[in-house]
Amino acid sequence: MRKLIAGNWKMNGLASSLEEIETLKGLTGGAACDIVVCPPFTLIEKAAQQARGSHIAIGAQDCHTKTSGAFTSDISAAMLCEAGARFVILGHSERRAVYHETNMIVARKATAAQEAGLASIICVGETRAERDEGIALDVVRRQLRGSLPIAAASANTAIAYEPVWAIGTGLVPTIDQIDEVHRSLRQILEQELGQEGRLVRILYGGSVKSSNASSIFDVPDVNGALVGGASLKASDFAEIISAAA
Ligand SMILES: O=C[C@H](O)COP(=O)(O)O
Repeated sequence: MRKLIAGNWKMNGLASSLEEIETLKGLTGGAACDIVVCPPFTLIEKAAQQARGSHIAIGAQDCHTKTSGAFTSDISAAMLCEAGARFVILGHSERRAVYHETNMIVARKATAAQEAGLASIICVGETRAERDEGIALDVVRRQLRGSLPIAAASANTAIAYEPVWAIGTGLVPTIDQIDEVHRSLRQILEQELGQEGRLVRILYGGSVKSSNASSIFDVPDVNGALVGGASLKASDFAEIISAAA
């Protein structure tokens, strides 16, 4: 399966950061994997113009469940699409925790994204306390089941397993732990989507760096990565991409 490597810039980046996309284009031409950069909303249109005609796609970090309406400050999937986005990250733990996004809201956002023509990267992941309690698999399985859009398919949906305790901490689960969770998520995808569930890409996210990327990508059901901090600098991100390719 062709790997998907997505960079989540989170709330980082001004217009000057677009140089990183230019550099990334040069460093990753011909890479045998799909590459997505998700800058903040304010940079999507410019980033999409810059990436036009290249192998890099642009994504967003969230969208609303509705197409339009009185939702001050929110942005719809159709708006993102018009601005040039092709992907959207949904249900990131930083949003689930702070904005109380439930699985149902994530599923509705993913359905809205799908209707607008965007592919979703749906995040799931347990907290440290949930892992210590021995319920990590139950948590991520429940999140996945509840967060899938109507008519989920490999063309419009990818999943990112991001243990909350591994995000931005430098801590990474063991290879066996990643393997166990990804196999379990694959099972759920097959139960929910049948044959199509085998083709949905499952990314790993949480402190991915060039030094650990290869061993993570060697896990059979790891089909890519969702990278935060290490995606901000083109040279660091390109090393991760080259480990995947
Ligand atoms: O969306 C990306 C993840 O939250 C991972 O962030 P990180 O690579 O900085 O740990």
